[in-house]
Amino acid sequence: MDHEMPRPDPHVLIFPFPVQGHVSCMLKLAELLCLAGLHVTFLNSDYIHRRLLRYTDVFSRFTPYKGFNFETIFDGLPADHPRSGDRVTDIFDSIEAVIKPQFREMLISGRLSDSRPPVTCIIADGIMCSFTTDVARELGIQILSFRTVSASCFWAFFCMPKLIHACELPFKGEDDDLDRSLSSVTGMESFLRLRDLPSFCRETNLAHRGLQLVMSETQKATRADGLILNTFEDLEESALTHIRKHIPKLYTIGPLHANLKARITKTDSSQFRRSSNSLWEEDRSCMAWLDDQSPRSVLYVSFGSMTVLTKDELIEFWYGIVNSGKPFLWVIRPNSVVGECQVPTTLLTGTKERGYMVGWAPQEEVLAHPAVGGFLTHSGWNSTLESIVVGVPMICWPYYADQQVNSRLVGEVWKLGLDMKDTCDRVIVEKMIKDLMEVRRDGFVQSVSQMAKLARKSVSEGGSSYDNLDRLVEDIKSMSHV
Ligand SMILES: O=c1ccn([C@@H]2O[C@H](COP(=O)(O)OP(=O)(O)O[C@H]3O[C@H](CO)[C@@H](O)[C@H](O)[C@H]3O)[C@@H](O)[C@H]2O)c(=O)[nH]1
Ligand SMILES: C[C@H]1CC[C@@H]2C(C(=O)O)=CO[C@@H](O)[C@@H]21
Repeated sequence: MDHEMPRPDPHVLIFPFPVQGHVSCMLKLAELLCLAGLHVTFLNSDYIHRRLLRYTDVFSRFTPYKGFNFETIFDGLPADHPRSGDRVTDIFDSIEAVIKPQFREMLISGRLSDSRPPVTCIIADGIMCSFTTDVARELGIQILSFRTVSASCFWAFFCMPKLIHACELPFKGEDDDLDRSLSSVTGMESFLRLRDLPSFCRETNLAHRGLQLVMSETQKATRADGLILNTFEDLEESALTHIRKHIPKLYTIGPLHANLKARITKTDSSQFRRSSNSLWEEDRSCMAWLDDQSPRSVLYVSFGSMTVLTKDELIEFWYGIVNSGKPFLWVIRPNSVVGECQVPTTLLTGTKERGYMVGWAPQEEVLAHPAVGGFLTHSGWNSTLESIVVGVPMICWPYYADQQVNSRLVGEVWKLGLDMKDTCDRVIVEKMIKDLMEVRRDGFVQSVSQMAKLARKSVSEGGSSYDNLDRLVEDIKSMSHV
């Protein structure tokens, strides 16, 4: 007689790449899955875990979810390593040498299921797709890849072999023209230039570590059982159509922060929760400063968690911002400027008169404040989505990785702001701020407000991201441990 074994309760293991921009959106996904009643284990590096403990309320926030658990893994880097964009290859190295073997051992030992159901699904960061998929296959666990970048960037990475085959890559160095148009990223032929490709594509050597890694991890997304993206259909319809031809099981569930907010409000409309996933201490004093500013008058400046500025770049930005005459709130992350610099008195005076500087801000709240009228950003994908949802136009100064693609979309495709890419000359900075917040303000506000509406619709009941999240939950529930 055939006895069907009862299916174990669904238990998802979520494993982000250990940096702020990846951890915070994957924590949002974790909470959404908890709200749907799934068991969730969130695997942090010890470094990230310590910082979350120190600077956030994440532990008390997750306490009500009985199926939720944190686990940690040693990241192999010294405690004082900056883990910033200029040192990202160290993170790749430690993942390969230290994290990878621990991850396999953790799953093989079965210790995650000591007091919980066995892991039935892994949701691994798409930039660590290959080894996580190997382990999942070895143990017969289903795996979904969650790539935290835009669909358009994912698609550009996915087309890298085609770009190479067509000799559009590698970059040929100084003699090459960064404005040369590219034709091998299907659907982006009309706007994509060499300078808009992810920063790794500016390497002249195809064997470059970062370039090879992002290219191969992106290709390997096809080996997972599905792909999750933090975007919404109306925003990136074209790229999504192309990706679906290669990866039909695609879940677009973003903007995740808005999706989570909508679900929490639906579950308990009385519940207003201020929450933070920050790895630095949020300086909330800037909120009171914003309260004293006029509507839509303030430029918010932040370059995210990985950008490092030279002192010359800092000074150019500073002049441009002060000379624009606009009030500004500027996040300068601790240790994010290389070298000592003498700040001219005129900048200090201009800042005292109109500016406010903090080491880390409650960014989602800042962007939603009525006084904020523009965002000078590095075009990290979370920041881009956060700005879109609250209808704040952007000036983009991409630093690295996916940011070059995002800024082109903001400037040229969605028309939500200006792409200042590859320069931060003070005269240009000043002009761009005036253009964004004065000269062309109405046009930008109109287009970003329309996009904000579509974003909010996507996470409302019956919207694409809302429905796709439900589909994701149902698919996870149907996965069984072989
Ligand atoms: O003062 C601040 C500054 C930032 N943030 C938050 O930090 C996150 C930053 O994320 P993101 O804008 O995506 O930038 P990065 O920190 O640079 O994120 C990395 O991860 C992203 C997701 O993959 C990529 O798009 C980026 O290129 C990559 O550098 C956002 O949620 C912000 O709200 C704050 O809360 N306070
Ligand atoms: C460490 C950076 C290299 C690539 C990663 C990434 C991605 O393509 O998934 C985006 O932003 C960065 O944080 C990651």
